[in-house]
Amino acid sequence: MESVQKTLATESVQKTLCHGERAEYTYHGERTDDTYHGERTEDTYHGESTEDTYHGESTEDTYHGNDTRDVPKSKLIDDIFHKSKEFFSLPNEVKRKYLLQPGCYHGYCEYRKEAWVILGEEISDFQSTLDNFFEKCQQLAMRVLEIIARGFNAEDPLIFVKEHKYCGTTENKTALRLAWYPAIADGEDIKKDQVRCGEHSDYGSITLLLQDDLGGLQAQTQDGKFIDVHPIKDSIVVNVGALLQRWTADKLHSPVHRVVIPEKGRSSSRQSIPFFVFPDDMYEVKCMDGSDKYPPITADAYLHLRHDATSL
Ligand SMILES: O=C(O)CCC(=O)C(=O)O
Ligand SMILES: [Fe+2]
Repeated sequence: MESVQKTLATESVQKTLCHGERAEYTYHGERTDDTYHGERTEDTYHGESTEDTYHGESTEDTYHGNDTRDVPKSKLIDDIFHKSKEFFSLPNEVKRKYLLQPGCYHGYCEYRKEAWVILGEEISDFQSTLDNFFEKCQQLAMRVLEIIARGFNAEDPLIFVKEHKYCGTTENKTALRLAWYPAIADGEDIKKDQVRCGEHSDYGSITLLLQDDLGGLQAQTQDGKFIDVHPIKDSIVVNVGALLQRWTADKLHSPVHRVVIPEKGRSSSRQSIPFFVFPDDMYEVKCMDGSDKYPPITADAYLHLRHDATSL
């Protein structure tokens, strides 16, 4: 397996749609084992993720995030938010050292500027915190995927998990993004209903989304209305991605979502940390019910298709 330099990366975004900065990180560490053993460690999220979990239906007025108020918050989660904030608070010329190469979608991104990044060496233990966090997110994601399969009474509860075995290597597109939505300066001219991250659905199997307490995330219901996905303290939103929707032949729905100006106003910056989970690049996603509702497509081909569609 090719092992490559760990990278911190970003995407370029249009200010009219998304006024923000992003740093995207893919962990290409050494994989020690091919199978996920379902082990949980201290830093992992301990929420129950069965009945209360969001089931991809968005017909009601509330979004069924997992409320884990009784769960002690992980120090690692505090660290990652803190270090992300430190990184985005660096002077622009320092952050620009980490801009990304053309043709690659990982790196630090500033509005309409692109270049490449190695890592934010100005932030102490940034790399190791990112590595650690990536691994914990990966473990949690595999647990969630197993629970989803069990929810389907799938003959093999690892039906989804086992197609993510290259997660964290160059053969799988799973990525961690640190997102920073800068505060809007007093007097800055912002359109009414300004969207900060445009309407989209995520591409992969699932996304684990950590957000701060500012709000602003909205999901679209089946009747087309956008509803707030209120931040719930110490909780993680699990979002169904488009590939899992295909895989489950629409039994799970991948909701369109967006980020608007936070409920708590425009004068604070907002932070979120999505962990985008993908099946292995070469895995051909087919409808698990044996139907031909969607033609088979590899995860890699699907990602390219979606990227091409959005860059037209
Ligand atoms: O910032 C957020 O809360 C969500 C961002 C998002 O949906 C994405 O990056 O795909
Ligand atoms: Fe998203």
